[in-house]
Amino acid sequence: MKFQHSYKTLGADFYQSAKPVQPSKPELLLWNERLAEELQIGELTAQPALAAGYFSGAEIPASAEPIALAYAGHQFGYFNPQLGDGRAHLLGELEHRSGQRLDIQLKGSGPTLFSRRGDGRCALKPALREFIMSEAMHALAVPTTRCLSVVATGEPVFRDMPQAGAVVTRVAASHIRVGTFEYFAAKQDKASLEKLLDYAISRHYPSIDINHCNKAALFLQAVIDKQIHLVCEWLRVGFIHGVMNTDNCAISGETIDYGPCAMLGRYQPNTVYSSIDKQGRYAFSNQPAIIHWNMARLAEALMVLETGDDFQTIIDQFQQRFQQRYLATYRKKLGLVEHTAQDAELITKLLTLMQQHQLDYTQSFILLEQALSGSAPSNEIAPLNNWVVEWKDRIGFDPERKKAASELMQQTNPLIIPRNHHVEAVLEACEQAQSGEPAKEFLAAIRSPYQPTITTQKFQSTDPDYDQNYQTFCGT
Ligand SMILES: Nc1ncnc2c1ncn2[C@@H]1O[C@H](COP(=O)(O)OP(=O)(O)OP(=O)(O)O)[C@@H](O)[C@H]1O
Ligand SMILES: [Mg+2]
Repeated sequence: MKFQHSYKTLGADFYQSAKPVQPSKPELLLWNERLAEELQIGELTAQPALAAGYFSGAEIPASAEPIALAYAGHQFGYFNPQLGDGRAHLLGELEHRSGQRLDIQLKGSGPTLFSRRGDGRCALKPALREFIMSEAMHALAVPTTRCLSVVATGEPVFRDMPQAGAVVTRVAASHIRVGTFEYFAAKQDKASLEKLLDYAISRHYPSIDINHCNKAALFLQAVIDKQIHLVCEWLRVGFIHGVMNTDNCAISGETIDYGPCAMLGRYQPNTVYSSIDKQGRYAFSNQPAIIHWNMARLAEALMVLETGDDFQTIIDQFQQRFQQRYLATYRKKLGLVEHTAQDAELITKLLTLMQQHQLDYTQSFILLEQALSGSAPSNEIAPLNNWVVEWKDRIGFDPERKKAASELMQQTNPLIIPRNHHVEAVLEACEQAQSGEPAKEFLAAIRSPYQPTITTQKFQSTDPDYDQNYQTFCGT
């Protein structure tokens, strides 16, 4: 295992050296064997005790140089100039077998100089949730950070009640956040901001020339396009991030921070599950508006470096670019291969009906595909019957066209998502058993979202209570 440390070359203003605390009894609960292979550390699969040591802070691998990264961020709209990794340690970067350099970070590994009032720890359930949800998102083909492992520390974490503690190891394209740019911009530290920009460009957007006089504006546009893609992917699968603060918005365009996330059940666009999101700022359907807002904060930070009208123009064009991607996403969900001027109306009509009749989001698209291929039990989507006639008409009656539409829908609409009640049941079972074993069947099912497996059906069921009393927490 050979760690590289490119982020450290940016200089001491970017991080604090920090030692993880050494847990007394590290025990490997979940290990991502496939990811370990990809990271070229597959040999650790046969050495769980060694892996538990390395990925809990009990033992620092020889080439690791743990650091906590500095960043700021807007939290629920309010700027905090000093956040940073308060409970995470970046061990360094490992090379994926594709050649990409990936960050390997322990989370829940003890306090750092950025901890403020926090204890630096993570409870077992949120650590397992991060593993399960990010694995599900990866299988769904949504850009995301991933998890290599969850290690129980054997030590309690004190929340409302004492809970089992754990360290989750996150693998990310990088940990540069919108809040990292805001951190240096707030200090008017132009030199660091430019270093960060050049680094982020070369790591994530290498097609941009770092000698270009408008590189910051080009970078902003590239980040916006990635974020638009990301949010449309969330909408495609019914993901609610829950805490889209600018410090939880990765420049790479990956989903990051699975604290209070949840999945949409019945189609209710203003769905919010996070216990602290009283105003619904991060509701399902508000995610596009919030990413726009977050991108405006990135633009402001970059304006410390470059002046000109470009930034405003780019921010103003967000809506138009978003709309194009949004339509493309729903066209795919509906198997519409070609564009027509009436698509937006057809999509809106469907979503309105789904909302009026409180239909399950994931299930509805599966049933629509079945209606197209002739196998749907018609009463389940009865409220959509009139709409279905219009939609089928739009697809056309030529069998080849219908087949192409069906295939596109099957590739776009998951058969299985990590539904909230199933995730909670799995987390509870793992906590009771102090083991990762109860998560394995569920993981196998969610790792195949587009192809049915023997376990798919078991986890397709909707919550009997329609998630009415469901709440999520920031997971600290
Ligand atoms: N238990 C804790 N101890 C110390 N700091 C914490 C703790 N929980 C959260 N923080 C810090 O509070 C800020 C916001 O927390 P948030 O819940 O968004 O992040 P996180 O889940 O810890 O980490 P990440 O965004 O890296 O996934 C971050 O600076 C984070 O490091
Ligand atoms: Mg966070």
